[in-house]
Amino acid sequence: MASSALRLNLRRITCRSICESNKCAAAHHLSRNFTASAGLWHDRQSIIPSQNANSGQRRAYSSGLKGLRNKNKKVRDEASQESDSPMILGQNADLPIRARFAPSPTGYLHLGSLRTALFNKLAVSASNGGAFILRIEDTDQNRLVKDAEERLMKDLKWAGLSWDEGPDCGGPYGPYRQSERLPVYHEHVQKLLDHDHAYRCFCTSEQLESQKRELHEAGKPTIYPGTCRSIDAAESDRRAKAGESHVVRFKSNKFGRPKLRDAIYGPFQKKDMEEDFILMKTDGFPTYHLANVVDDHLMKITHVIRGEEWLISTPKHIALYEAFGWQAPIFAHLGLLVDIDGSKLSKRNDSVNISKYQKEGTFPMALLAWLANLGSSFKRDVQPPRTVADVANALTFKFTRGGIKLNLAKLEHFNSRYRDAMLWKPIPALADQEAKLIDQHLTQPVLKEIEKVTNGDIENAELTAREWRLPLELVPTLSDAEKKAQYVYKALVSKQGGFQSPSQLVSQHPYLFWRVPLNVYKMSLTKARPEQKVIDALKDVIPQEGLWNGDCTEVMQAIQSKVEPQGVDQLTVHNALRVVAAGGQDVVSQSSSRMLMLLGRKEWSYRLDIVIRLLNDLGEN
Ligand SMILES: Nc1ncnc2c1ncn2[C@@H]1O[C@H](COP(=O)(O)OP(=O)(O)OP(=O)(O)O)[C@@H](O)[C@H]1O
Repeated sequence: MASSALRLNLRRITCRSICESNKCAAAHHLSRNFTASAGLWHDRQSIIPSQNANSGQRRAYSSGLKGLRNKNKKVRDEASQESDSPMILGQNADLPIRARFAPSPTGYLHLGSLRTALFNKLAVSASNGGAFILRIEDTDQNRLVKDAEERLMKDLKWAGLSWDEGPDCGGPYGPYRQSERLPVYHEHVQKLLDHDHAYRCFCTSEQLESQKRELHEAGKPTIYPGTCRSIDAAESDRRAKAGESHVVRFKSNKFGRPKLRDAIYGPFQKKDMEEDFILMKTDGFPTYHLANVVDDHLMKITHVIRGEEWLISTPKHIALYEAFGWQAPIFAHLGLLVDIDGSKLSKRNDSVNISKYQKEGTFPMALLAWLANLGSSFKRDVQPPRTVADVANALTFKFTRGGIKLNLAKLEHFNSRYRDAMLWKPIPALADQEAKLIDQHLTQPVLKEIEKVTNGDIENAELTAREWRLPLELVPTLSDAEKKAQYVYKALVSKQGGFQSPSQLVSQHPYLFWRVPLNVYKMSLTKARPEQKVIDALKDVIPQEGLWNGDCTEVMQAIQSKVEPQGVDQLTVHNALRVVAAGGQDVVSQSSSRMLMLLGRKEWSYRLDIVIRLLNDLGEN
């Protein structure tokens, strides 16, 4: 039932576009029926008449609107009796969805806002065509942060969320920056004034304060009491023309207590009447409520997917849609990401800025998969997603309501799964973009770690204690940067994941990047001697160049075929090889054949010579 509801809504959208191009009368008829069956009644002909409309047209409009309101009320009452099961987004979406991410440039992108952007993108991705729109809501001029818009776009691109329409690339319904749309809002506010759905309020802040105080003292709700609601229209025009400072307020009482059916939260209605909220501020900028509704309608947004903090304001928006005679889009309010203490993640909290994850080398796709999974879930047995479309296919689109706490351990899980999936792929199959990601997020950070340790720039207690900083480093002896990068990439593949971060890889597996210091060998050999039969077998296979090809399975087979008949088991073979290559049996597990392949014949020969010499010394003492 849920998905059929969504299908109906989607059909409604298509019919709307047919109607708007006025292609056929039948389309109008269809539009009315589908709309009626899917949600609120909406009559396409009840568009607010222009200012030049004659009185007959105005009367027809007013009575049409009244009828529409009555019908809507009936449908809403019915809706509230339906079960509370939320509609499902993103499934059976056989028609285009137009969804928007609408941040305010009052700070940088954070995990919460990125997640909301992602769900908009996913809803579009899971639908057939459609568009993901970026709209900058910069109407709060006092809180603007200078480089926020630029950073928002950069961060969204870094995360892999590209948009089809936006302030930088334009689109059919631009401009996409609200500060550039002021004439549009003024025109729409004028329409509301003309139709007595709004009025100018000339109350000063001092008056508002004292009104509030009086209401409070009288034990009444402290909402705006509607002081200016009854100012005569001509008088209001005169005062505005004379330059008297004012705001424009909405006549909320004309629209009762609007109900809505949210795609995630189900039926919703506020207990109290809305106050006459502000549409236009004294500085001539619109409030969020007005700008949002006007833009969503004009930009043909089909699904408004945003944070749950806006659910409480949505009845205001429904009333505005009604006042304009417009069909409301589908609303889906997402549970908010919250901090450990339950407070909403917001721009003011630096620790959740996207730049933190960029710096830490988190893979964007892993971050997206993690965010999508917070408060929703993936279908069973899905592969680590490699694209936004993969995330959309993997997601159930069933959402938890309420605040969602960050689970950072899970991010590490997604990051390592994604990284491992990329490393398991053979090099030729790596798409360009992934190869770049590996280079940027793994190879280069590992090289940087190596450099820091080599230069003594970081105090790495473990490496220093084990004296891994000898002059015989393996990687720095490789001549050029490209060779170094290739070697590190091979080291990463040889580990096939199995590490949490570049610095952890370097500190826990130093033998991949440096030759083993003598004292490390000595300590290990004194504790436990490697099996001599394995050392002899290794000595035999080193000159056989032909075996050291490909994945070195032939080297392993040759060693095993020599020692197994002498009763040496596989574990003993591996332990002995680990001592030679890594300086100890206790190195964090590492496959011997991968170490053979990575270090190569010459390096094994070098390390084996040292071990044999030290073993001889030990034997003599
Ligand atoms: N913690 C959060 N979890 C989920 N969505 C969020 C969160 N914070 C913001 N959003 C959503 O992200 C979108 C853009 O929000 P916006 O740019 O206004 O950021 P903000 O963090 O809410 O700002 P503020 O600094 O005012 O708290 C909105 O749809 C908003 O609902």
